[in-house]
Amino acid sequence: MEYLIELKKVCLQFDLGFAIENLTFGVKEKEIFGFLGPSGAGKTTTIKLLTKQLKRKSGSISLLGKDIDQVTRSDYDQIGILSDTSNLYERMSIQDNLNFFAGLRGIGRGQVEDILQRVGLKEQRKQVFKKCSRGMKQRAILASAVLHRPRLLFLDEPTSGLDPATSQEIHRLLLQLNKTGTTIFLTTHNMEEADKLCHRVGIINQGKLIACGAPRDLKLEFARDEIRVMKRDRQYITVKKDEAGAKRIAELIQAGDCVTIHSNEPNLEEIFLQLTGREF
Ligand SMILES: Nc1ncnc2c1ncn2[C@@H]1O[C@H](COP(=O)(O)OP(=O)(O)OP(=O)(O)O)[C@@H](O)[C@H]1O
Repeated sequence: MEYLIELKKVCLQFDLGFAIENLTFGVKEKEIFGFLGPSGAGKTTTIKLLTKQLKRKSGSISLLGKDIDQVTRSDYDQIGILSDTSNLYERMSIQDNLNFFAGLRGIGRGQVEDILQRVGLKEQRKQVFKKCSRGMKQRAILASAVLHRPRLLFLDEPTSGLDPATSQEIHRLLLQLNKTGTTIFLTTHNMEEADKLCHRVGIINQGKLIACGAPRDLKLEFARDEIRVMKRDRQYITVKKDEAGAKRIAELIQAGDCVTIHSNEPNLEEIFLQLTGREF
């Protein structure tokens, strides 16, 4: 199967006017796919379409190689979802919460032990969820989402509001999960996160996909026709990638006045701004 998720010309319209228009893209098995866009672009709506919390008006969606309308409850056992609302019980400990969800899914206690170890909560497993720090809560929620070792994991803003160290910890866990075969679809505002984690990204704005590809390919596609040179006095000059630019660089090298040379590629945030003129 080439795609684990595939959308073709998917449309949806809310009463108040927002619309998803002709959304077409695919997510390959074992990749980390980042779905990026500003607030209100349609990221959560897309996750809801993919997890059957909303129904499209037209177009087709396939999930795990099946038309989404044919996907059954047992197919959903292959899927994990981490959203902005946690389903963990505030007054129960992390371990009791995980044991409870393991029981519902018929998963053995051994797997709970394993996941507590993997998310780094073994020592704190007896802590009541309500009293956990934000980072601990997020790790516990992630643990509950992957307890059943899903083949496909949906994450809506997995590091939103977390400090850099905890975000890095979550990134490490996601990379580890992906390494062991989990396909990950995540939404984020954070371009650096996407660049670091994702094999490919899709950028959505006002309900429309405006770019899709590997971060490196997008950067090359939107690369400026420029080279940046640092001179001995630590000042930068920018030259075009043309004959005149090459001549200028050669002169600087000959004069011993060229310290560094870099092609001037945009980062993902700059690409987004170039495409839409909007801030994240
Ligand atoms: N059930 C609904 N009924 C009507 N409008 C909705 C509904 N759900 C979402 N919207 C609107 O659809 C648009 C897209 O919302 P969505 O939550 O998908 O954005 P998002 O990209 O996830 O934003 P954020 O990054 O802020 O979470 C917004 O304008 C939102 O107000």
